[in-house]
Amino acid sequence: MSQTELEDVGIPVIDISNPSADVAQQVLHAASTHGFLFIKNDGVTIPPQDIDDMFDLSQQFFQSPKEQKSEYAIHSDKAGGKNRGWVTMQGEALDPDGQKQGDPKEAFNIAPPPPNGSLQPLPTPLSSQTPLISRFQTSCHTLCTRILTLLGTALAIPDPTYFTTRHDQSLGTSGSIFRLLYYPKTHSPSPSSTSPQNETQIRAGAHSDYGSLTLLFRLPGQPGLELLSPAPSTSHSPSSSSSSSSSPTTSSRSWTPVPVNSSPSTLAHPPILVNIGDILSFWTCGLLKSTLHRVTFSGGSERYSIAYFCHPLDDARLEAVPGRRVAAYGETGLGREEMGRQRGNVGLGINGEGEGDRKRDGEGDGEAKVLTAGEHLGRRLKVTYGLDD
Ligand SMILES: O=C(O)CCC(=O)C(=O)O
Ligand SMILES: [Fe+2]
Repeated sequence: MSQTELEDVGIPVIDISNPSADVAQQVLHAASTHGFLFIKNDGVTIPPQDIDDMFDLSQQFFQSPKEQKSEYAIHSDKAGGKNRGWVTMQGEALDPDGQKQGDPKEAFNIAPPPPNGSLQPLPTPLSSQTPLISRFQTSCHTLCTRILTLLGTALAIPDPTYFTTRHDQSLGTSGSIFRLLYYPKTHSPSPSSTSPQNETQIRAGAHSDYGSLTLLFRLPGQPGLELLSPAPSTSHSPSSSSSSSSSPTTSSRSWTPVPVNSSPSTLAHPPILVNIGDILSFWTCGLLKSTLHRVTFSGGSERYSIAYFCHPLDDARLEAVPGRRVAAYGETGLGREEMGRQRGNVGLGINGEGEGDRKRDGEGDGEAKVLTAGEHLGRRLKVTYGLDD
């Protein structure tokens, strides 16, 4: 099937301005089927003007001289330490098993503003816009907190603050990260390209996100995001081997584009795309889906996106959340398989894949042990960036 023939998967756009029990169930349904949902932009929580301004700022930053950006290289002291700063082209591989080279993209990672503190050191022009950047991050976190509350309600977790206290940034440090992404126009998938014609050109390798929730902002006219549609019945599709997660082998799973604005005629502003990350999948024994996704060339012109990766506090334990919904799911065949993998510290909810996840998680043959969110993130970053111990 060619790119243009692919239908979109019908990810729902949910209006959460009235957070009723029904809305909570809608969010849970999308999170436990697609692992992706759109939230209608209410125009207030994350003002569309701020989104436009962030994209303008991001463009200015990525067009600035390479020497200026590289002074704030990822993990460097100047950039404020681990997982902060500028990622150069091919500096990160989201699918190390499936890609020969790193992703052809640049990124800049910014940690949350510390309570009563200032942002990490930033290069120009980012340094001149710290109020916008801080406000944007805080707004993203507010939206994540609302979605987490709805999920907690729908999952019937006895403590209604179970998720939100574990994401309360005033109580400790977390791996949450705000990320500007730039995919330059490098080469297009033309017949003259060195790659075989039928090989999909990848801008961000197939991966699931590491945290609890991701908010993603994209621009109209810049497609490329695709998700791997879930397996219908068994959790062991397409493969439980260590082969690349980027090549689905069964007709039941296919790469499907995720539109930027699924209803342009009725929605003035693109809705905000939300996807479930590994940690929420882990916490719910796989009931919530941390769906594999990737970015392909789709035309090859330059592309910008902005992501807010929401993570729990570093010391949050990744064990099944209390409540009848998750307990009931844990009793099903799929839930038991997922729990079995988790007890072996294997896959973190990457829709049924086994060995590959273990590699991505930076863990060989782990012992039964409850990981914390901080430990889990450390393992994933090690693999993604090819870091030493
Ligand atoms: O750029 C995009 O649209 C998605 C990027 C992504 O999935 C990620 O960075 O985790
Ligand atoms: Fe992602």
